[in-house]
Amino acid sequence: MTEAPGFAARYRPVVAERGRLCAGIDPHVGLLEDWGLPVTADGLARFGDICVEALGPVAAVIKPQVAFFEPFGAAGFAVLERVIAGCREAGALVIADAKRGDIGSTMSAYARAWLSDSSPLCADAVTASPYLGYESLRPALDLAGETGRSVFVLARTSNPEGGDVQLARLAGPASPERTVAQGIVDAASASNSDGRGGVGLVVGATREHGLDLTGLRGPILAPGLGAQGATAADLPIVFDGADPAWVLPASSRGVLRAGPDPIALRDAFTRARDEVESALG
Ligand SMILES: O=C(O)c1cc(=O)[nH]c(=O)n1[C@@H]1O[C@H](COP(=O)(O)O)[C@@H](O)[C@H]1O
Repeated sequence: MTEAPGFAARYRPVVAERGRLCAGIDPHVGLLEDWGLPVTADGLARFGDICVEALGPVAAVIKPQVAFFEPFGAAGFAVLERVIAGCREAGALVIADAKRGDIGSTMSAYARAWLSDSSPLCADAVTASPYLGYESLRPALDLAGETGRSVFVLARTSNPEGGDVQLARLAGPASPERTVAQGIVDAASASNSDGRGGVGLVVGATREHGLDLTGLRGPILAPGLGAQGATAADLPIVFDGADPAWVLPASSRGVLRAGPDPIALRDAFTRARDEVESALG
């Protein structure tokens, strides 16, 4: 059996062509209302269709936030399946923002749900929380590696509370000064030593993080642009020292507020993307 191309080989060309901005699809109740849509599964479906039409053909990477589909139950998941498939058919890579994390045996079921071709929810990547231990994510890391997909592991999140855990010092005499976040970065860098880029990180764009990202050789999802206050001009400062080719800023509400007109939505996305591209150089 020939090995599937690694995630890096799939990621690089589409990002080179479409630019470094991940479009978030976060159907907040307030956005459904602002778009004149009912807060029902039908409203959610219309929201999803507009996003797929406007963003699918232009964004390199699209990240539906699973949480906003879940309150609609089975009907919400049916919409999510359609959104994921529609974006992928339009040529975008899809990160399912599910932030999964559990003991390894359960993690393997999450991995099958989001990273296996046989699943109706199959995406190109999934977000994961490493706080049951980085190695608890192993089944997802392995399945992603085998199938040319990726797991984006939380390292230093964009929210103000994240530092309580992420800036704590690791136990053990070998690395008395390393933070928990740097430990995640180092584990991801070791996973990517095969050069396939199958492990990404999540590092918020909202503040300087003090992480050494130089050895990662994989994508860095950087949420926080727009609604959380980060700007394109902050990116070269926050990600000084990281390879800018791997930095993938993300914005959800900041772009989605331009809807529901698909043309206005697409324009808002391309404007934000162009700002990111010129800031990152
Ligand atoms: O994993 C994420 O995408 C994520 C990590 C993080 O540190 N901060 C963060 O905001 N996110 C997600 O990124 C999106 C941000 O949305 P906006 O603030 O509307 O741009 C939400 O779906 C968050 O769940």
